[in-house]
Amino acid sequence: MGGGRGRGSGPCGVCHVSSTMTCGGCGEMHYCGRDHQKRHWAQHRATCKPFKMVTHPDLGRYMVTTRRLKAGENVLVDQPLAFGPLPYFAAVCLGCHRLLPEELFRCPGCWWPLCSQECATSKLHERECPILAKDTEHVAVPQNNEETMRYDIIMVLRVLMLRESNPEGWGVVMNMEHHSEERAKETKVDLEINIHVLRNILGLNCAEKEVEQVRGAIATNAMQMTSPYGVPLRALHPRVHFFNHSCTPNLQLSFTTEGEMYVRTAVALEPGEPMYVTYTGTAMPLWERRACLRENYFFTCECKRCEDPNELDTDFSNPKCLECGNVIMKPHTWVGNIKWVCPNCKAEKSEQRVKEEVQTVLTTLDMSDVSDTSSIRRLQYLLEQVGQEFHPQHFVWMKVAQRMLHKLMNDETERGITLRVEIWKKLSVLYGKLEPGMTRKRGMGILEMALSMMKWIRNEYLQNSIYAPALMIKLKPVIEQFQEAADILSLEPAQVNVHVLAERALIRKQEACELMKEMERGDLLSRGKGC
Ligand SMILES: C[S@@+](CC[C@H](N)C(=O)[O-])C[C@H]1O[C@@H](n2cnc3c(N)ncnc32)[C@H](O)[C@@H]1O
Repeated sequence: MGGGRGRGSGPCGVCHVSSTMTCGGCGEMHYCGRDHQKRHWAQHRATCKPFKMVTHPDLGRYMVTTRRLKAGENVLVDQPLAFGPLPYFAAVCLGCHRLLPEELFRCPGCWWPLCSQECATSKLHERECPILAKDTEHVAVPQNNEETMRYDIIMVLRVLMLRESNPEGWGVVMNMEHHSEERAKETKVDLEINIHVLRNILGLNCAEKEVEQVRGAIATNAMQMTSPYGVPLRALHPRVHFFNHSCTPNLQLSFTTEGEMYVRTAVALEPGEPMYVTYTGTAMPLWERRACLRENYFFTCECKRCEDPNELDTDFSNPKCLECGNVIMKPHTWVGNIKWVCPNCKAEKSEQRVKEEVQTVLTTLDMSDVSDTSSIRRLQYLLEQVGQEFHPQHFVWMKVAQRMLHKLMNDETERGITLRVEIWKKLSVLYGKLEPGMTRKRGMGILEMALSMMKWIRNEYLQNSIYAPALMIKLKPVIEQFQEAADILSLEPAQVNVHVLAERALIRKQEACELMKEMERGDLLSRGKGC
């Protein structure tokens, strides 16, 4: 709770006397003194958040901070109103959301595929089962375990059921941005199928407009989460949907497998700063982010990354000029398409052309999976080539580098370890630019970089190929990196898988410290220990 001197004065939350002291949690509520603050806490705690909603004619409603926030501060825990399968997906259990085998168990009540009888009576499926059971001829039920659009209906149904089970939550959904008007201009086949199934087959009492609005609200506001079995799901939350988008988010979201969403700051924020999440992820090139935001969310992003022709010093989506060799072309954007212009010779490249160039490399990448050793060599060649054809932090480079790391995962040869070190060093710098601050991506990048470096140092030490003091100079930053990774990853909620990586980072740090001591002692006898 705590208290502080806020900006200006306001009426005390208890006695309404004009006061300058504010609640340390939100920085908004005023108090005349500690006594009244303590007395008010039981009432205030439910609304005490370090941010508030503001509105803007172009941006709609969005959240800004109400006080200074440190990087890594928890600002919100949001419970889902509803969650369910993605609209187009392979057979997944409606009780526990696990992927189902070819031989499907059918719910005795509604005939939808489930994993077992246990899930037929699970909390999640139990309520929707009698409604789905009205489809007595199984018209809308998935027929086998292949991908199907039939899952589209489930999330819509679960949200419509809030009308009875959670009227307050239903009110929240009805108040969400849905872009129905814009969506109405596009193909309506899926919507029409939804309406037909819900009203005519399941006999649900809902207006066409209501279904349209619910679908629009899901498409505009649902976040992707993962089931306990690793299946991607979409979830609607009552408060987190008010955060607007930036391609360089300043918030980090973490989901539990039950859909509980934890929101924390990635970087320090000043009072009044807008708070952003990312709707697209940060690893898409400019043209893909633009298209995704335009087609699904109906806006053109003007964040600092999109507005910066260098994309925050990465040239992540920029091609090189064929005429001038090494000169990077810069985007000149207008509504619809992007064209790139060479700052030197003014040559131009269309969006279509840039996409084709990129696609050529990505196709080669897809084909490089033939046999392991040869594909590593081919990937290495491709990585070098891409490094010449594109900026070293271009997204194509990132894709090839990630594939290469995947291939090298179990490669313990000297060449494999050295390559991993080189790639992780570059990749973790890139991750730090795409998602700066205390972000999971950056934390994991730092951890991987430190792990590969540690392995390399230990190898060199065991082989006696490099003078120990030189290795000690290299080991010192690795120890710091393990600590930094642990500091970042320990911010993940305990229920989230990556949280355990924080402990692993600390164990590795301990091992690195021991190796350092061993080197200091010049203790040759203990060199056999593995890391
Ligand atoms: C999940 S909602 C966010 C809350 C929304 N602003 C509201 O008023 O309910 C997503 C919608 O917000 C708007 N939006 C989000 N981020 C934006 C941004 N960076 N610039 C412009 N509009 C944005 C778009 O209309 C988008 O479809």
